[in-house]
Amino acid sequence: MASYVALSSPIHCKQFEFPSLISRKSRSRDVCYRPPGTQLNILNGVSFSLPEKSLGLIFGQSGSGKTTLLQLLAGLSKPTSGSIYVQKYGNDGKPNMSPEPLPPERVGIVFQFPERYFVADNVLDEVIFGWPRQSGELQLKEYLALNLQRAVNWVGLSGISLDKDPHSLSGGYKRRLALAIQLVQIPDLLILDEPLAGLDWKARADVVKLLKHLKKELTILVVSHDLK
Ligand SMILES: Nc1ncnc2c1ncn2[C@@H]1O[C@H](COP(=O)(O)OP(=O)(O)OP(=O)(O)O)[C@@H](O)[C@H]1O
Repeated sequence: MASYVALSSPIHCKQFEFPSLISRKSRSRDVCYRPPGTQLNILNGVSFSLPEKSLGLIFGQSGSGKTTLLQLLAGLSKPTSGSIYVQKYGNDGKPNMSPEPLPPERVGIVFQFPERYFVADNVLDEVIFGWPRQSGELQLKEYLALNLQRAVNWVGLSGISLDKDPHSLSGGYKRRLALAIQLVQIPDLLILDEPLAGLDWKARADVVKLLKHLKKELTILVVSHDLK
C-alpha cells in the first residue's frame, strides 16, 4: 500500500496511522501549478494519497508552496497539470470504481488564525453564517439543530453558551469554534492551515488532543511549516 510520496518538490507529505480497511482515499497525482502569467512552477509533480478517516501532514519551509497546494485541494484554483481525486475501494481493498474529482463543496478549510475572520457577535451566528439555505424554513431549522449539535459536541464546545461573543473565547476555544463551523456539513476532507500557530502550550495541547479525537471520524490534512 502506498503510504506517502512527494515528488520533485520541497513539500513533504506524511500520513499517520492507516486504517486496516480503506474505503476511500483522497489523492493528488503529479500535481503541478504555475500561476497565470508566470514562467515557473510553484508546485512540481506533487503526489500523495490520504485514506479516509486518517490524519495527514504536509510540511515545508516558508515559500515551499503549502498554501498553494491547500488552495488547489480546496478547489480555489486549478492545477496546471495533474489531478486531485477521490478513489473508492471495496472491502477486498481493490478500487471499485473510476476515480472521482474531489468536489470543492465537500472540502472544509480552516485558514491560519481563523479567529481573525469571525464576523458574528455570538457563537450560534458564527457557526451558521454562510450556510446554504435549504428549501423550507422547517427543513433548515431541523438541519441546523441536528448538525450544529453534532459539530459542537465533536469539538467539545457543548459547555459554551451559544449566545457568547466568539471574540471573548480563549485561544483554544476560538480554534474549536473555527473547526465546528467547518464540521457542520461533515466535509469529505478537512484541511487545517497551521492550526497551532499563535497558541500557548496549553491551547496547543488541547487542539492536538482534539485532532486525535476527530481523525477517528474525519479525513484531516494539516499543513504546517514545522513538525513541533
Ligand atoms: N500568484 C502568484 N504569483 C507568483 N508567485 C506566487 C503566487 N502565489 C504564490 N507565489 C509564490 O510561490 C511560492 C509559494 O507560495 P506559498 O504561499 O504557497 O508558500 P507557503 O509554503 O504557503 O509559504 P508560507 O509558509 O510562508 O505561508 C512563494 O515564493 C510565493 O511568493
